[in-house]
Amino acid sequence: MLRIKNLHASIDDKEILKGINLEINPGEVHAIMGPNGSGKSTLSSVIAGKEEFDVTEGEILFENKDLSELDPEERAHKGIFLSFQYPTEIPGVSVTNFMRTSINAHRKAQGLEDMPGNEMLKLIREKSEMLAIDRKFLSRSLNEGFSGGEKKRNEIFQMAMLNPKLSILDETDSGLDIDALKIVADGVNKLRNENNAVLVITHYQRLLNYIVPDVVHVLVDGRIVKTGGKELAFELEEKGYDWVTPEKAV
Ligand SMILES: Nc1ncnc2c1ncn2[C@@H]1O[C@H](COP(=O)(O)OP(=O)(O)OP(=O)(O)O)[C@@H](O)[C@H]1O
Repeated sequence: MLRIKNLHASIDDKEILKGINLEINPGEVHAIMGPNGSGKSTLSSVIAGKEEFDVTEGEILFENKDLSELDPEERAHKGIFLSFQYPTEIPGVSVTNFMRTSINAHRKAQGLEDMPGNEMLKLIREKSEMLAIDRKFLSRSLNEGFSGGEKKRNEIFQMAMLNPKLSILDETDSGLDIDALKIVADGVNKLRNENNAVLVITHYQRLLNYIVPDVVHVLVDGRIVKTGGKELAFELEEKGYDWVTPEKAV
């Protein structure tokens, strides 16, 4: 589904990603862990197509198509979902209305008419029940005064409604308590299936107690220095990152 080959990316002429290779297949959950500043969020931004980063070498293929010419919106329409570490507040726009607009924008990009109101309501009801989201929450203004846990609930609700092929969840530095981590994890576990894939970016091994990844990658200084199974996350929790850092592991 996603194939990244020798990806190099820079911001203001500073190279952040220094040759990333990564392959994610349908049905898989991958986790990326790594110390502060290693490039985790940069990688998710570059996959999503954020324009502040320059891809200087390599390529990103999604379903065998090169993404380089596509802007973030076009990538979203192709089925790439990126959660936001710091989501924007939109006063006056409810969670439901925001979802309605997003879904219809995706449909329009595919040449489809707006989703009929009754179908939309049915979808909202189905997904909110699945994720135990109450009606009051759906009528609140998007992200306005949301707690960390509510932001996560909203993020997972968006993922459920949009049904992306690839979800990139950036949980770096989000200061989540255990309940918020569980919201993310329960949602991901309910939504994962053999046709979609998830890339979770995190510092915390404990998130991976709830979302069990198939593959764990360690990113250090813009490179994937180690890849393994879920046990690698436990090893990192126990030993830190020095032992996988080439110049420190002596
Ligand atoms: N907009 C930007 N302008 C300048 N430098 C940036 C920008 N975004 C990221 N960087 C730099 O890129 C490097 C990697 O940052 P990135 O946020 O990708 O790391 P991270 O692994 O996600 O870190 P953390 O775990 O602390 O969130 C850092 O040195 C950071 O300062």
